[in-house]
Amino acid sequence: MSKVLVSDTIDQAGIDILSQVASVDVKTGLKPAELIEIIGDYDALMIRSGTRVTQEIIDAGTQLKIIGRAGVGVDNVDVPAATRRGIVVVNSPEGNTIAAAEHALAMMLALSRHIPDANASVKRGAWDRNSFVGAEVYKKTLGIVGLGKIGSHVAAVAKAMGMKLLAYDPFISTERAEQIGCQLVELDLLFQQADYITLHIPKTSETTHLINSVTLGKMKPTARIINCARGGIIEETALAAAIKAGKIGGAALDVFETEPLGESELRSLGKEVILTPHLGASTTEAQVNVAIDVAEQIRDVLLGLPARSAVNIPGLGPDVLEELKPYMQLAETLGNLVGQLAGGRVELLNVRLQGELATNKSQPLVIASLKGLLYQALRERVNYVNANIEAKERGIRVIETRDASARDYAGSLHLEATGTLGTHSVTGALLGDKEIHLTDVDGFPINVPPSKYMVFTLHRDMPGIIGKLGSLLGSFNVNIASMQVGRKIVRGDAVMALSIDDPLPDGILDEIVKVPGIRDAYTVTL
Ligand SMILES: NC(=O)c1ccc[n+]([C@@H]2O[C@H](COP(=O)([O-])OP(=O)(O)OC[C@H]3O[C@@H](n4cnc5c(N)ncnc54)[C@H](O)[C@@H]3O)[C@@H](O)[C@H]2O)c1
Ligand SMILES: O=C(O)[C@H](O)COP(=O)(O)O
Repeated sequence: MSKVLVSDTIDQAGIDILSQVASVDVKTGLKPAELIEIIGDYDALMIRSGTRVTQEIIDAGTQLKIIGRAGVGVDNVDVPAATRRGIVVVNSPEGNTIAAAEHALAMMLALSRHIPDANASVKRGAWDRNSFVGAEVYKKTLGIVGLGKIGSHVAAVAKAMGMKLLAYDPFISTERAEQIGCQLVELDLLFQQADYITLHIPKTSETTHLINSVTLGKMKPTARIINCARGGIIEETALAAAIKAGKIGGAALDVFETEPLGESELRSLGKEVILTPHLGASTTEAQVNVAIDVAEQIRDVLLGLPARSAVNIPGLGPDVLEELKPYMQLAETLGNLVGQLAGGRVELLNVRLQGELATNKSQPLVIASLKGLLYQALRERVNYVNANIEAKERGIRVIETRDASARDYAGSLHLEATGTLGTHSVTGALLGDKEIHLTDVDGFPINVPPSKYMVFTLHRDMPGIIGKLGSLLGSFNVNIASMQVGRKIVRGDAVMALSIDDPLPDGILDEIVKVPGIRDAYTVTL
């Protein structure tokens, strides 16, 4: 039975799902060295933002197949290191969107009306109504940096509260921004005009310290900043200095450069600063959502199925996956087959997506083809995650072409592999009840479902050759399950595809090519 380690607090709903397929250990608060010591026993690791999954931990996780982040941000996971090791990293892109957006809005209102400090003063026994006069958000300008899932929900609610909305997001179109009621502007203009600035961007090399002494200097002296996105987007010492000097009005922060927040000047500031301990996703609803979302993906991957929200498998989103699922196995099978026919070291794989597969959405089929191609060399070590990297490291060039006009089948896939021993090609499609069929081998039309053990011959189409091959295999006790010949012209060249019940014993291929008329023979195991 598979083993899953849960190293941060997650909702029981997730544990219940994992328990259907694995034995689950919940061990929170582990030190890095403790995690390194035990991770080698586990097939999957489930985390939130509390566990830092470093390269060292990934290297120690020799059995790891998947790291599941019950939340959005995977900046606490060394994703490139996981990718190199073929470990799938999944997250829950939407499970806590509403929770995080509502936290940002709550922070904005709490900051405007001094709610935390007013609350604390009443609880201390005071009744001070003069120190906590606030500001309304109605008709004020909110600058939203990052108009993705959370930023968009913040915009919708803020608009309903009567705020004017400016947004900066270089990856969003003006039309999309306008649909959400935002005016898309340059960052400097947003900084200059906003009364409130809320950050909803990932932490990247470009966004690190986006809010610094220079950008803070561009803001209104009354501006208030809310960061419920990621620590490190704001340079905290510069922020504290700007608030102290009255250069900006205040800040509400849920995330910090170092978490848990240690010694910090921010702690000593008054009602103009609100700090929460990374609570953006901490609602009952969001925790159930993310736990279920990620646990289901871990369960699926442990059962050998693809994950719907893998961050390190390009193009494999849930909708795309659903559509392509039946073709993924076709692509893998064809990749595996053409790699074995080509033999030797493959240098070039040409993948032609045909018919209804000739769209950009089908890109994962190229990865699946590569996975199949590399299977003979890497076995279980190759997967959708590392197939591209492994191919690059082996100097395999991949050419991807599309031919929407190929209409023999609704969608078909043609692979051609060129290697040190020559070039071979195979085509396949899904027929009937989505059954995989080989429809062409080396340019010869056939129609056979692939089987585990197969023999292919290239021969002259002439009387008696099938009988001779049958007798030869019979004399070695090889049982033929099915046989089909593909030819372009009568008595020209032809291809024979035989399904056999067991692997072809060693040395028989040499005997097969001695049969007069047979030029080449190949055996494959799929
Ligand atoms: N505090 C919490 O507990 C909590 C909870 C959930 C999410 N988050 C964080 O909130 C952030 C936003 O999450 P989301 O789900 O909305 O992500 P998202 O991917 O839907 O949106 C992010 C947006 O940022 C934009 N963007 C990227 N780089 C940018 C740049 N340099 N300048 C401006 N815009 C840029 C993208 O185009 C995208 O539209 C993430 O950092 C996430 O980790 C925090
Ligand atoms: O990226 C996220 O999903 C949030 O930062 C939530 O983090 P958490 O799961 O540790 O609350």
